[in-house]
Amino acid sequence: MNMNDNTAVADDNNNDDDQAPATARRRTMIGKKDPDACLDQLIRSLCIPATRMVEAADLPKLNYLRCMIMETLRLYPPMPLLVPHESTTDVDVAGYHIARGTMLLVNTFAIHRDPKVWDDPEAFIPEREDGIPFGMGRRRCPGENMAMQMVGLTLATLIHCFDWERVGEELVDMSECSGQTMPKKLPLEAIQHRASMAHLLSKI
Ligand code: HEM
Repeated sequence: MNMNDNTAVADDNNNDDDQAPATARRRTMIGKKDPDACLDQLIRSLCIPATRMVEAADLPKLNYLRCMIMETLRLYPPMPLLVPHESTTDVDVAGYHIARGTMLLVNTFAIHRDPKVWDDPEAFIPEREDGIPFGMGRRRCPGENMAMQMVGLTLATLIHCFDWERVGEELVDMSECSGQTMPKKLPLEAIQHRASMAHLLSKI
């Protein structure tokens, strides 16, 4: 699969994006649908002052950040088949007979891109409903809250402290390679330090 859509971010609050090619490159697209609007909204939503780092207490207020993470997890679920489950009894589901003791894999990757479930499923639209990247029911991931805190804090901090820029003109390659957690085939590059945050970063 090659989505050929793009990830991430950043802005320096200048409004000269339409002019310099270098600035245009900074505005790396998110997804195929209205990427600039997604970016602008994310950056605007992170109204943390440059005098301090992002803190865990900020996260409940950063709703759009959460939407961005959940939409990323919909398109790229780290556990695309969840973990194997086993039926404890004979059961009929959607016309299929499942015998007791059958190993069951839930293909969330396919569910998350099913056009019968999602409008324009390949498009990155943070405003849409969440997928099921943490599973469902009794065996749902117990680390979900911790994971959302860690990912949220890390992503918000990266956006807050650094300017992001693509290395070249090519779009970010979102192909995955084999592995249980669907790792990216090519690493994502690269960071340019935002000078205004240097005094805070040097204290860490
Ligand atoms: C973005 C991060 C994470 C994702 C996407 C994720 C996703 C999942 C998924 C899909 C499952 C299987 C659910 C099912 O089969 O129904 C699972 C299980 C589990 N996860 Fe996570 N997880 C994440 C982070 C974490 C963290 C941070 C912890 C612990 C601190 C954790 C602990 C567990 C455990 C213990 C299970 C097994 C639960 C069981 O079998 O009853 N996960 N996770």
